[in-house]
This record gives sequence, C-alpha cells and structure tokens, in this order.
Amino acid sequence: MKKWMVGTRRSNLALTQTNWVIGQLKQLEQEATFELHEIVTKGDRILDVTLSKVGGKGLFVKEIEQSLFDGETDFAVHSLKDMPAELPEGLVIGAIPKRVDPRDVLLSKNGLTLDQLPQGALIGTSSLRRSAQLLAYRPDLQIESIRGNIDTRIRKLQEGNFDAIVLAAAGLERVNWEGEISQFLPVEISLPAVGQGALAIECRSDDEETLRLLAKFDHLPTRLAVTAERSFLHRLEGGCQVPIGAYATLDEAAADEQPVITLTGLVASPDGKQVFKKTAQGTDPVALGLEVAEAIAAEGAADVLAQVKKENQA
Ligand SMILES: NCc1[nH]cc(CCC(=O)O)c1CC(=O)O
Repeated sequence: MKKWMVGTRRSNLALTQTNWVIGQLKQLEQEATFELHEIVTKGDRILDVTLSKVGGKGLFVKEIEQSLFDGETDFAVHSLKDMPAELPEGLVIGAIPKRVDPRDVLLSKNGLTLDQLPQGALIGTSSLRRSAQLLAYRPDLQIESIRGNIDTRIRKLQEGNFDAIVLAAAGLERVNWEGEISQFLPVEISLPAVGQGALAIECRSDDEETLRLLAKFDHLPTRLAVTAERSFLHRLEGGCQVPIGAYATLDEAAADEQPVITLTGLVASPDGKQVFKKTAQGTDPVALGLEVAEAIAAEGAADVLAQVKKENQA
C-alpha cells in the first residue's frame, strides 16, 4: 500500500492542521500510510519584519511547492489564505476541506470588546486588511505591527505590550487557544481574508493517485465559496501586502439546483479612510469574483491598491 509523503510547515498551527488532515485521510483510506516532511519557509525565517514590507506573494509556500516539484513530497497542507491567487504551472489544489469559522477575533486585556476598548487603545496586528478595517470603525485606535506565531502574539498581549490583538478564529481553535477570545468580530466590521478558515491540500496536477485520494476529502460548498473569493483576489492582483478582504457564503440549494453564492469584497486604504465594498450574487464563482472586483476597482479601489503597492516598493 502506498505511503504518502506530506509536506508541512513546522509551526504548531501547521503541524496541527497537517496531522488533522492525515487523521481524516486515514479514515477515508484505511490502508494508506503517511509520513510528515517538515519544511522551513522564507516566511518562517523573517519573523521580525512586517510581512507587508517583505512583500512577495506566497512567502510560506514556495519551498513547500519546490518539494512537490522535486517529488520529495506528494501533497502539502496549507492555510488557504497563505496561498497566492495563482498556483505555479503543474500544481493544483487537490482538496479543500470544509471551512471552519472564517471570522477575525479580538483578544484583549480584561476581555474588553472592540466597543469597550479605551480611547486611543493600542492594537497589535501586522495585517493591513485588519488595521484598515479597525481604523474605519474606530479611527481613534493606534495600530502597531506584531509578528510571530500565535503563541508569541498571545504572550506579547499578556506581557502588556498591547491593549488588544486581532487573530483568525480558525487558527486559535485549531491550537486550542479559543478560550483567549474576547470577541468574534462580525464580518460587517472585519471582512476576513480570502480563504480564511479553510485549508488547501496542494499536489502535482499529473499525480492521479494523490488526486484520487484527495478528491474524497473535498468539500464542494467550501470550494465554490473560496473560488469566488480567490477570483476576486486574482483580478485585483492582491497578495498579503494589500488591504483586501472577501467573504462568500452559499445559500441552501435544492439537490437539483445550482447553489447561489453571495460574495462580499473589500478594498480599503491603510488608514481606513476609504473603504470600497460590494456584495453580489451569482452561480459561477469565477465570474462572480471578477464582477465584484471590477465593480469596486471602477469605484476607485484600483487607485488605492496602486498607491499601496507603490508604498510597499519604496
Ligand atoms: N497569517 C497567518 C495565518 N495563516 C493562517 C492562519 C490561521 C487562520 C486560517 O487558517 O485562516 C494565520 C493566523 C492568523 O491570521 O491569525
């Protein structure tokens, strides 16, 4: 019986996610065996610099993809939101498991909510998407960059460096830190990152055996939703260094109907003073993503993105 080599980053979150995926796949294919292959990525090595300054898409995936090309690994487990909008030729996402909670969450001193935080409170986040939306909602807040894995960030909050930090609910739940959450931020206040809360299992596009295994673990409603979000991202050519968010949901569809996808897309200026946001519905996820992207680009989002990209290069 085949043994699959599985690529993963070495962080606690990555290892937890990968081991969870392996556990699920074992239930689907009981004879199969799996071996973990830990890979240190560029993103893991530059922990002290704000990611938006480092630039470059897919900081956490490049070395992992190389290992797939080299045949050293057969598939790799990623957080979907760390994946660039476009995959290199020869690789595909073989499975997208069911998405968990996509929301951002606030972790604060004394459990205060966003509305309860004192005037001028200091928030730790290195995500332009999160800081722009927080400032749009509460212009008095101060934002400072924070880096490191989930444990490091929570420690920095506990040490008193910040009044609050913002993280993804999904990551916290996966590593059992959900008890630290002070507030789940409504998507109306903080629209999540494209693909947040979903995993992506990447493999070679010509690897029939692995594709067949992974197909059993694909969750179609999640795939449709994140395909719409990634189409939006792709049209705007956004990486993690621009303030872009998107969130799609599916209506309950009858068995003989195509599900209707509702997609909200957002682009904001880093200071939160300009927010471009649009919601539309459709049944074709790629077309829907393009439609929403083009609508907000035409309203002025394209200028904001061009400005942010220029500043990142400076
Ligand atoms: N940017 C890092 C990252 N990539 C994936 C997650 C976990 C959440 C997810 O899988 O969407 C996180 C941490 C965070 O943003 O809090």
